[in-house]
Amino acid sequence: MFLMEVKLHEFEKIYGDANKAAEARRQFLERVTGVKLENIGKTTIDLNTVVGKNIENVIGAVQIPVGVAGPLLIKGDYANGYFYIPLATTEGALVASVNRGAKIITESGGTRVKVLKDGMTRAPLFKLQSVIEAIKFVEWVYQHFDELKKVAESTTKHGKLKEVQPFIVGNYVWLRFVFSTGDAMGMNMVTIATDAIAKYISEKFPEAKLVALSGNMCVDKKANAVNFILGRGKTVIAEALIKRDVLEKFGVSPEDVHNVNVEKNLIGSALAHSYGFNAHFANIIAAIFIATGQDVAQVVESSMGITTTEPREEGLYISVFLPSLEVGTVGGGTGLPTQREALELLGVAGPGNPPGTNALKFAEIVASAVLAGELNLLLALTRNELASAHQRLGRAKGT
Ligand SMILES: CC(C)(COP(=O)([O-])OP(=O)([O-])OC[C@H]1O[C@@H](n2cnc3c(N)ncnc32)[C@H](O)[C@@H]1OP(=O)([O-])[O-])[C@@H](O)C(=O)NCCC(=O)NCCSC(=O)C[C@@](C)(O)CC(=O)[O-]
Ligand SMILES: NC(=O)C1=CN([C@@H]2O[C@H](COP(=O)(O)OP(=O)(O)OC[C@H]3O[C@@H](n4cnc5c(N)ncnc54)[C@H](OP(=O)(O)O)[C@@H]3O)[C@@H](O)[C@H]2O)C=CC1
Repeated sequence: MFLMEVKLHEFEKIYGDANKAAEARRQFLERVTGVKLENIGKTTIDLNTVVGKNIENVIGAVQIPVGVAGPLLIKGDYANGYFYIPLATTEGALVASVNRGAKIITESGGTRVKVLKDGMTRAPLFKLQSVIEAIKFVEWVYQHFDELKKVAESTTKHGKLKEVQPFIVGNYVWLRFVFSTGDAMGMNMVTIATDAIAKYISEKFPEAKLVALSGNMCVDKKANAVNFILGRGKTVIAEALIKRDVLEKFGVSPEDVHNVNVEKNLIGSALAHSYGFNAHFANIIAAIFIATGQDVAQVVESSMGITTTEPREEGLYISVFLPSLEVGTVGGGTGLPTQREALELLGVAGPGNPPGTNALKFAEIVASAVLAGELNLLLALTRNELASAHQRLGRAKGT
């Protein structure tokens, strides 16, 4: 144990500069642990821009290699054209995998993609005396929805309260508030807005006692069924029709790939009771999230989803359904220098015009990239090349 008179989190106050504070923290850690921190301190980030916004007790940054997959032809309502997808990962063969999927989709005419729903949620939990009171409370909430909306929207320019989804268990009530959040992923925005609602409720309906501003029905950062069914963030579907002759170049038919999808992704996932009937949505979601400054913990629910396939005379119909894709192009880590460049590469950095359109375009691109990765892994499994690819591209050499 090392005791200090000055607390590490007070260094910014002492040095008046976050870069100097980080250097002093590194020196302190080097002294007390004997570990040299010569790489963590090397970063393009001016730490003054992240303290008070993205991080506390900052000592530097870690770096993760970024590759690109593409061009990927996307035909969405917002994303239209050829895209190079930035993927930050340390899993060898992943970028190659998405790259081959992008090539096959592009050769087959591209992806079509639609955002079906858009809404970020926060669900505070209230306790009442009985189920009778709980029902009265929910009725009151419906009757006063316009007031609650006004209170919530007084805290934000871009956030709009769209809906409330109540759930009652015994004498407990969860109010799952759904907001549109423009180009922001929106978690901070809707938490602040929901806090204002909770304070208003405590004045106007004091019988409802707030247990927790997040009652775990939101659901943030946990695999769950409610987001799967009701949606959270963007609910997106991307689809493509892969030409039979394009697949045949790889020695497989649409029927072969379809069978693997049904037997692995559907039956295998059913047996495992997975919250995803897919092969590796999380691979692509995590790599894009890291590259573009998304909240990486939200990979949990953002990568839930289903892959469907159907062999047709012309080829293989394939789609991915992502019910809870939580993405933004402003806020969070999206303004960091390298992350912003990655968003610029996709033409979605910062606010859209009109607001919200950049985040929708980004969601379409992410879903299309997931489709590319999913198609390719199914193809690779059909050809039994998973192990050999990872042997060649993803194995530590001589360590
Ligand atoms: C690796 C490949 C694509 C090789 O596949 P290949 O057919 O031997 O490669 P190729 O040299 O014939 O090239 C074909 C195309 O692949 C791409 N490609 C090929 N090599 C590269 C490279 N170095 N860098 C970038 N792109 C590459 C590229 O698009 C190229 O076309 P070209 O541009 O040359 O006209 C293939 O074997 C493959 O996809 N294997 C599967 C790998 C994979 O999908 N890994 C993902 C991670 S798996 C995982 O983490 C999840 C899992 C599996 O556990 C989940 C589960 O349980 O299902
Ligand atoms: N607080 C919490 O409980 C949680 C927070 N987080 C963290 O929250 C952060 C993400 O929250 P988020 O609210 O997205 O981001 P930020 O809190 O970083 O800020 C987004 C803000 O940007 C402003 N803004 C400017 N232009 C636009 C535009 N075109 N569209 C939308 N907003 C715009 C909005 O201001 P205005 O509101 O005035 O319109 C909005 O509140 C991440 O860092 C994440 O890790 C994650 C989980 C939980």
